[in-house]
Amino acid sequence: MTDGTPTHDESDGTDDESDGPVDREQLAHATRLLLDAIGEDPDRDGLAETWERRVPAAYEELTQGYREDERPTMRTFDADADDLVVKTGIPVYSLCEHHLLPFHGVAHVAYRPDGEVVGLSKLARYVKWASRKLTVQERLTRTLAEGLDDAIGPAAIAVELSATHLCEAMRGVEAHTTTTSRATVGELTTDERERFSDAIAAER
Ligand SMILES: Nc1nc2c(ncn2[C@@H]2O[C@H](COP(=O)(O)OP(=O)(O)OP(=O)(O)O)[C@@H](O)[C@H]2O)c(=O)[nH]1
Ligand SMILES: [Zn+2]
Repeated sequence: MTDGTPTHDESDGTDDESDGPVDREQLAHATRLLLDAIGEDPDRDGLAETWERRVPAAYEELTQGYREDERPTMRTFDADADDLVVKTGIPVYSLCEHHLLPFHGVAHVAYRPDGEVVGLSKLARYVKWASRKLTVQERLTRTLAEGLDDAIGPAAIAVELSATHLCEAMRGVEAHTTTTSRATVGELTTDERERFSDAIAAER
């Protein structure tokens, strides 16, 4: 067990990565304290495995995005392509850094290749991995655009994310709404932006 020092530093508001594994023992200890604090009995039958095993394992999975060694391999290959590639409806599950509650929805990606394209499944794999951390939607959208730009090396790329935040839906204002954010690296043409928006509209 460590002294409680965070294994990653997000003080500058960026999504810096940390390769360190999660501390399962500390996660179990923290979950036990949480259960105790809300008036539960961590030692009752139904909760023993919850703090000992299930919650630490779940948090390990849900925070994979901090760990570079879990980053999917982004295989690209030459396709002599320069026409816009649009992928819509990629599932997104992330955790809001304010309340540690999920926000979830869909990501859409459009990129103009610079000759090379990426394997289709890799876009969804990358979004899944990069979303698994504590963040806010706008920063995640930018992280996805910049990370995919690095991985694919396209002429231009845009990412749009539409999500529902459980911190808004199941507590606080109790409003089940959708928030949409977009981030671009390079510049899509007006025609490409229209094609991207049309593809997103067709997906809905
Ligand atoms: N822009 C943005 N805001 C977010 C995101 N996730 C949560 N928030 C908001 O972060 C804000 C935090 O506000 P605070 O006043 O510090 O926290 P709070 O008292 O729990 O606020 P309420 O949720 O309004 O009860 C809230 O307005 C949340 O809706 C996100 O991804 N992007
Ligand atoms: Zn929140």
